[in-house]
Amino acid sequence: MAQLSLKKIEKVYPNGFKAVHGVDLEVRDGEFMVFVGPSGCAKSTLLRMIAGLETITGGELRIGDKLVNDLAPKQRGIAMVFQNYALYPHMKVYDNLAFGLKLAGTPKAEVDQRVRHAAQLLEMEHLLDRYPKQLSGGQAQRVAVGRAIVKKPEVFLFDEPLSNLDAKLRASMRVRLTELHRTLRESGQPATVVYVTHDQVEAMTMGQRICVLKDGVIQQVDTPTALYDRPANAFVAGFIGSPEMNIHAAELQPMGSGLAVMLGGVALPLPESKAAKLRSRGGAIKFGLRPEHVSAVARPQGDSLAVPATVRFMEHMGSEVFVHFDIGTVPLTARVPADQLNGLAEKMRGEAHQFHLQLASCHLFDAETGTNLLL
Ligand SMILES: Nc1ncnc2c1ncn2[C@@H]1O[C@H](COP(=O)(O)OP(=O)(O)OP(=O)(O)O)[C@@H](O)[C@H]1O
Repeated sequence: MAQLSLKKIEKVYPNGFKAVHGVDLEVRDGEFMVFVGPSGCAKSTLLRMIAGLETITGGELRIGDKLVNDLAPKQRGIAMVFQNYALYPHMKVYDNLAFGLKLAGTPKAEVDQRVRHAAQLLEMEHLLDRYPKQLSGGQAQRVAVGRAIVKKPEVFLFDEPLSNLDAKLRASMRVRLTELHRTLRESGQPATVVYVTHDQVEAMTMGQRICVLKDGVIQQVDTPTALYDRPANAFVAGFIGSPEMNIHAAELQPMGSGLAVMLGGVALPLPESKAAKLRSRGGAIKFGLRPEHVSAVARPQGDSLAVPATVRFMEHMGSEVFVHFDIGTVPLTARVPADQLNGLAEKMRGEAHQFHLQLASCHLFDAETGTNLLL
């Protein structure tokens, strides 16, 4: 069993700075968990505490059933893959993979079997005779992953392993690592993975669950879809999704028997289902709407609200266009299929136009705490 259990984990650095504030988290046996958050949110500190590279100043860390707070890295049954690969330059790939096992006194035949198995899993049998300097960045990263696999660890820890690769290679390594996790499970060697990244695309595409961190505090732990559709607060809502959710200060006001959001001088009547959740609430809030819930044409379902808008500029992405426009004084972004703009694009720039908001998909957050008021 290789579940990870973090109970009230804290980190106070020797200079007195508290980087991690009582983190509670369970990573399930065989789960692919991603830690994501902006620079400085303490994702590396947490990972390094799990690895045993950083002392734990409060709380309890268990791997399986064992309390490991004070165990050395070697005794924790973990393997870590770093951003800079950390390969031995004077050793061929085969020996880079075999080195740790040999050091641990593993019989030669077993070393050979494990090295070849890892090389096969990562499709790098043809690289075994090369030196690290003869490898591309992606190949070197595969060797670094292979070095973790041969150890047969209970838990794999990845610290931004794809950051040094170009965008195209990163995309293919994302798929490769996700497939590897599945293959290991199917071959009876299920791997519990904790993967640190600041890249929300990596988090969303690779994680079975994602732990979003900010300032050393967990904001939400959930599946990618749940994070996207039901963000716990405005921070998660803004961090997950690209282009990011439109989030703006607004006012909630009574309108007829219901409620309206006042945004940039425009009244947006809330669908009854949403207003019902807010009861008698009024006053300052934050209003959120994902760019794909704004369109350039009315929806056939007739459930969108037309608002007057002034287009500022457009980003053409190929199959879709990000249109930046203002409602009153408030800037919004729409993510529109390119064919929806047919012929309109040039005409729209700088001109008054109408955009259509799907208010049934809007989010409302507490103005101060940022908590999602509709969950
Ligand atoms: N040795 C240290 N002493 C004091 N403070 C530290 C130390 N190492 C890190 N910190 C602080 O702890 C906080 C968390 O740092 P950490 O490196 O874990 O963040 P991160 O989310 O991994 O950021 P990045 O993505 O930039 O690597 C930051 O505010 C950082 O300045």
